[in-house]
Amino acid sequence: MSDILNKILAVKADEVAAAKKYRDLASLRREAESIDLPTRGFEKSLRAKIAAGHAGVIAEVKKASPSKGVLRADFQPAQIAESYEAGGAACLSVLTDEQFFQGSVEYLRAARAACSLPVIRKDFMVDMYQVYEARAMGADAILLIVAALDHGLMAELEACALELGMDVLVESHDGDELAAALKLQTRLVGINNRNLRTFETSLDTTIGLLPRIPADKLVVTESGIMVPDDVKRMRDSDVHAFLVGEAFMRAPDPGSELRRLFS
Ligand SMILES: O=C(O)c1ccccc1NCC(=O)[C@H](O)[C@H](O)COP(=O)(O)O
Repeated sequence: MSDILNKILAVKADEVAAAKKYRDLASLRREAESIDLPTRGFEKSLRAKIAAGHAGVIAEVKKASPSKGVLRADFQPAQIAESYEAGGAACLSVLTDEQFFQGSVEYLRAARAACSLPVIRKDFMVDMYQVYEARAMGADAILLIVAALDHGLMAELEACALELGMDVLVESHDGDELAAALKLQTRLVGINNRNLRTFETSLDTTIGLLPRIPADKLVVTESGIMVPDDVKRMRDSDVHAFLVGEAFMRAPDPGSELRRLFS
């Protein structure tokens, strides 16, 4: 496991322990199960775009990252969400981690309220508590990172998310992680092109793992999609779902950049 992931996971364990002291799981669970914000169908929205001949773009709302620092100083999540919807995004990804990505639960709430797109809570899930938090804040999907979880816990978190009506995107970086990801029920399989040790991105990561992924799974290529040629290379390899952050966050109008990159 990479140093940065270790650091993030240690902070997450502390955050969850602190949150549990403030509010117990039973009360959070009741809120998550009764929230008046029905899930919007994250996988369904991606598949609908792709079936219509478009790319299925998960457009990320990300102020900063460990690898690049601040990406967007004037950060207005609601405006960004509106812009992404107008630009043709299938879904949103909103970073809720505060310490490493300068994200916030409030950013997720604001972005989701400003559009009709399904939203994934982008964070580092290590405990069931965070899955209930995700639904209670209105998330339509969660991310599970194979490098961060043993199989038993990952399957439990997935079962909890599915029971709450959310979809699950499972993320892997290499062949061993992919083998573990494919044991889950979810059909949304993310391949992260970013090496979490060196922060280098290589689209070869996605291309290299493709032959191992069964046809019923929907492959989402994540990170390092920056120029139209990157999109073309993926689409030529029959990859039609994308998770993109930096390229959009650095553009004056993120939705226009989405349209430009994927036209
Ligand atoms: O983005 C980072 O620096 C990073 C560092 C450590 C763990 C995860 C990280 N990124 C999370 C992501 O998955 C990306 O935000 C997402 O794939 C979009 O990537 P990009 O288009 O390259 O911004």
